[in-house]
Amino acid sequence: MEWESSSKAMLLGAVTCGLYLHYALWGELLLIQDADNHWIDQAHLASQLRWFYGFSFTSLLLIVGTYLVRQLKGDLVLFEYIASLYFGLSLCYFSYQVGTLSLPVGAVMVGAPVVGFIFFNRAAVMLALFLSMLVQLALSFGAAWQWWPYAPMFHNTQGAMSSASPFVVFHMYFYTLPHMVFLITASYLVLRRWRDREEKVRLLSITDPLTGLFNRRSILVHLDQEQERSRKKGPALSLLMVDLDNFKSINDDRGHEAGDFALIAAADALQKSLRQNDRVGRYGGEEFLIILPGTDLEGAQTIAERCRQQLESTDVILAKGDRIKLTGSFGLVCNEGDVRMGVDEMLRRADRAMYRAKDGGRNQVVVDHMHGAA
Ligand SMILES: Nc1nc2c(ncn2[C@@H]2O[C@H](COP(=O)(O)OP(=O)(O)OP(=O)(O)O)[C@@H](O)[C@H]2O)c(=O)[nH]1
Repeated sequence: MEWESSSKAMLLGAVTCGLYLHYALWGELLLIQDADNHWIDQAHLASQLRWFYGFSFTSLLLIVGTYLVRQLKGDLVLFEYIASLYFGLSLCYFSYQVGTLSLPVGAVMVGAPVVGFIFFNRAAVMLALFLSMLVQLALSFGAAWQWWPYAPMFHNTQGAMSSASPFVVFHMYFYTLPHMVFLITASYLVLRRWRDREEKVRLLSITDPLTGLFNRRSILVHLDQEQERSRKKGPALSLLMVDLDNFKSINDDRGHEAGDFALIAAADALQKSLRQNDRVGRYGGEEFLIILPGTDLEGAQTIAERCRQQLESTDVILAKGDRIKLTGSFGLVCNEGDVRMGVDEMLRRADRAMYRAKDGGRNQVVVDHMHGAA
């Protein structure tokens, strides 16, 4: 996440504050509504409420302090250390109150480090986790050896835990709820962002940035795949190599920007003339490669002619109404019937046919002579 350390620390401070307010509200309600509750130690709960409010208040101080120090010293990774340690250690207090081996403690011990490692400085999370675990172990074993009570918030803890009383079950889920909401929401948002980003990176890696067509690498990958499919008497496969005519003069006369504009227009024109399963990519500067899967020579000639005409009829209109006329030379090769070439051979022949189109006066489609046509 690209947030500043201070912003992350303030977010964690707000989460800790919200948690302790949630617990304080729970305590207040219990004290008001259920004066004779035999599961909870009412006097103990009343005495602990000030701690719940105290932790909420300290969390607010942490937020304000982080904000003020940021104004003076700028962003510091130290903020993340302080916020993570505060979060981990302050929750140890609550875990002691409700039982270190309870459901909410388990949820925090597993969920918080996972989300923490995604959002926060890893060393800060590691340190907070390590120290909190030590405290948790000490609290658990201390209670086991009866140095201090286990879950002092509850009366008759043994009975409550062993019979899973509705009171305890309800309250364990009540404590766990805010953690689950936060941890699951945070994981969901982060994972969704990762997936979006991954998709963007994937698209960038296969797309030519200027024209938005497949780039050279990805159009060649498609060609490999289609050639593999068409091998061994599979469906026919046609390949078109297109080179824009006299492109250098566009750059020389109107400038490189106009040239770029013309390339985009040419890419659009070619794409417009193709079918859904056809693929067009930018092979080089002003050179394009068109893959026509499942297309025999006759069909490919029709499509090539359509592309040529579409290109010819494309007017690139520049600022001030200046116009550029586009044409292209097309080399066509087809794998069909007994003719089954490898990718390199197809590319070589398409390129040669394209040069013959140039030599023949440009703005035309030439079929590789293996097919007996010129
Ligand atoms: N504006 C712009 N020009 C490019 C780009 N890539 C290649 N070019 C230009 O395309 C031109 C290609 O010129 P040549 O290979 O000499 O061919 P041509 O002028 O098209 O002539 P023929 O191919 O023989 O019809 C060069 O001037 C390159 O600089 C690009 O991304 N943007």
